[in-house]
Amino acid sequence: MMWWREMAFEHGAAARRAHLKVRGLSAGYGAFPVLRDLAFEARPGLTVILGPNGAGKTTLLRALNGLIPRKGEVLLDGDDLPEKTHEIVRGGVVLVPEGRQLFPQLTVLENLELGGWLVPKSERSARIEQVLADFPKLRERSGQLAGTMSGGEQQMVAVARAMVSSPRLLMLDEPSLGLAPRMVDELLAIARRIADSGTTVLMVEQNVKKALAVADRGYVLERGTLVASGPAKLLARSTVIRETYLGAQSSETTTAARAARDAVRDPNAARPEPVEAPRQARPERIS
Ligand SMILES: Nc1ncnc2c1ncn2[C@@H]1O[C@H](COP(=O)(O)OP(=O)(O)OP(=O)(O)O)[C@@H](O)[C@H]1O
Repeated sequence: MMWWREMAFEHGAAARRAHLKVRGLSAGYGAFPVLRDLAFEARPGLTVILGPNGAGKTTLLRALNGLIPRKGEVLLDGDDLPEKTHEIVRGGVVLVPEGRQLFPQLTVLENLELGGWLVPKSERSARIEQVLADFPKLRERSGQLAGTMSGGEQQMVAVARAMVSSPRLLMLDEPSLGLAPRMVDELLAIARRIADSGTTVLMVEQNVKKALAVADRGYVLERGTLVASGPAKLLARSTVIRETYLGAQSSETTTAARAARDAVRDPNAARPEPVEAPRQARPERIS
């Protein structure tokens, strides 16, 4: 049995099953707009945002985390998500950024302690103890300097650090980036276990096939716009995913034509403004 299969994550999980609803979200950098009028949800479980380089996936998570200004409605369990990062974190929304951003000269344990900065002191050591129980490999390595760990181990520390605050919504920005295939599988399995244990997970990934294999739902973001969405299993079989991201062939010529024909919808979704394929043709296929 692999160590991550033993993770429990059983700590008041039911209370954290959060539901994020986003409508009309726009964000960018100064005068440079990146995201335009996005509508999507992250329901309890694991939602993945897919898309090519530069589509705006990281920008989306940064906007939700208050790192850049945003316009539009962002509701977490029906309440407006605050705009300032520390208030967002206090509200139970935590981002594990691309590149992990650990403190390499601090030990694993010290890095985990930093994840508890908003946890009341009285609860902090219990939270860290729980996380070490959930990530037994990190308990073995708790005294090791984070900077001396492998990329995959560092990514685990980053995820574990986020879990110290017991988030309701965990946002992961490309957790598999730069990892060997076996580590990719482990990290994605960890994301799945966290979602199964009650923390809603919103994950950005470029590893389309593997991400859809562990996710419940997925969205495809291209050039700042959502072009398809649906249950992960259906999305994995959709033309837009198979041809644009998994290399299958088609006689259709544009991504827009495929997306319009093949946008995947969840018939059970309660979306007042469903995500749809774009109505206007876009100039070229994204390779
Ligand atoms: N700090 C910034 N200032 C200005 N423009 C930025 C900044 N960060 C990103 N961008 C631009 O925003 C667009 C979206 O970038 P973003 O990093 O969100 O894409 P992504 O989908 O996450 O891509 P990747 O998979 O390569 O990380 C790109 O055109 C990028 O050049």
